[in-house]
Amino acid sequence: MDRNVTPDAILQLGFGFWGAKTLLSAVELGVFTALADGPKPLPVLSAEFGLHPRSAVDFFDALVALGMLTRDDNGYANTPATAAYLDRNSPTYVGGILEMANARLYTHWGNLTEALRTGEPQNEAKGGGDDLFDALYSDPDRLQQFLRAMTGASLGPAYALAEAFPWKDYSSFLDVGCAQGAVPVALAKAHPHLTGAGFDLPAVEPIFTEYVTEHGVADRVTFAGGDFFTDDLPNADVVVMGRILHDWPFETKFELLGKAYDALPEGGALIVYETLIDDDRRENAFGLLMSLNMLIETQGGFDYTGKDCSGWMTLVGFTETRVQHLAGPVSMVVGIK
Ligand SMILES: C[S@@+](CC[C@H](N)C(=O)[O-])C[C@H]1O[C@@H](n2cnc3c(N)ncnc32)[C@H](O)[C@@H]1O
Repeated sequence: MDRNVTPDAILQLGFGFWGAKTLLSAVELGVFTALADGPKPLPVLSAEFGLHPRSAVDFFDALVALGMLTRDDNGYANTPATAAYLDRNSPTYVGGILEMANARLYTHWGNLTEALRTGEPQNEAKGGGDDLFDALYSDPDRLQQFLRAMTGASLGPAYALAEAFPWKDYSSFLDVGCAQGAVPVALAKAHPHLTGAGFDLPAVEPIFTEYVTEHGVADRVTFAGGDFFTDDLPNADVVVMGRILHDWPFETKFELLGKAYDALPEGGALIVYETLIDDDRRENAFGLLMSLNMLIETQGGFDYTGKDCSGWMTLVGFTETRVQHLAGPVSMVVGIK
């Protein structure tokens, strides 16, 4: 046997859930928020979170070994990344998506094999025939958690999008399925000449308005409540659809692209951002796993490649399309009408 061929990578991947759950529990407990003002020793942290003496030292040391905390004579401390992104009071907090992963997805993914066999969602909608949003939005706490989760996942792409597109050539935008408003806020903050709106189901309005107001851009960013299946989209120079199309089957994706096209003037742009799968479908593992997440979460949703999306845009009538990386595993497809 070739000694250079080891099972290490296999075992590391197979036990990846140990590390993932350790991080998710740390976010749930608020470990990184508790360390925002500086290091704390083990007894202080253990008491603060009510941890059993059997668990505490292994838990915090595991977080050190996983690169999520540091440890020295003063105790445990955040790394620069966990300080910026996992302290709940940081404006760049991305933990909302991990809170949702912990509270919902971690359990739902336990039924992946069933989803692979049946093609049926394994979340709150399991067996009920509801779509994801009916299931989520029937409970106000879940709604709040989901919308905050979207902000966690969208902040990086939102700020990248504010830089990666020639916004100076346009004056208005519409973010379709805007959730809490991460993209509208990032665009309005970076480009004072822009006005825009977030379009989403009416139940989202109070959470959107609070977020936009908190960020000081409520004078230029409004909320348009509606249902993108029954209502036309308001007109704008640029329409953004971030992680919308992957929620739906092919026919619905196509219908939504058509609605975006209709909302634009000649020369207007549609920006679709998503964890786009690479065209060869062998590299962007996160994009492919996101598509499996759509299997768990939706009735018929799936992720797709930049080439797929460009092709659909062309069929709908867009004359020019391009694919561009935004942040992490997220890229955008731009179509010009
Ligand atoms: C996966 S989230 C994406 C949120 C955000 N664009 C992002 O990238 O983080 C999908 C969004 O679509 C909205 N949505 C779902 N069904 C809708 C409908 N029928 N009409 C309008 N918005 C809808 C949801 O409320 C949610 O905010």
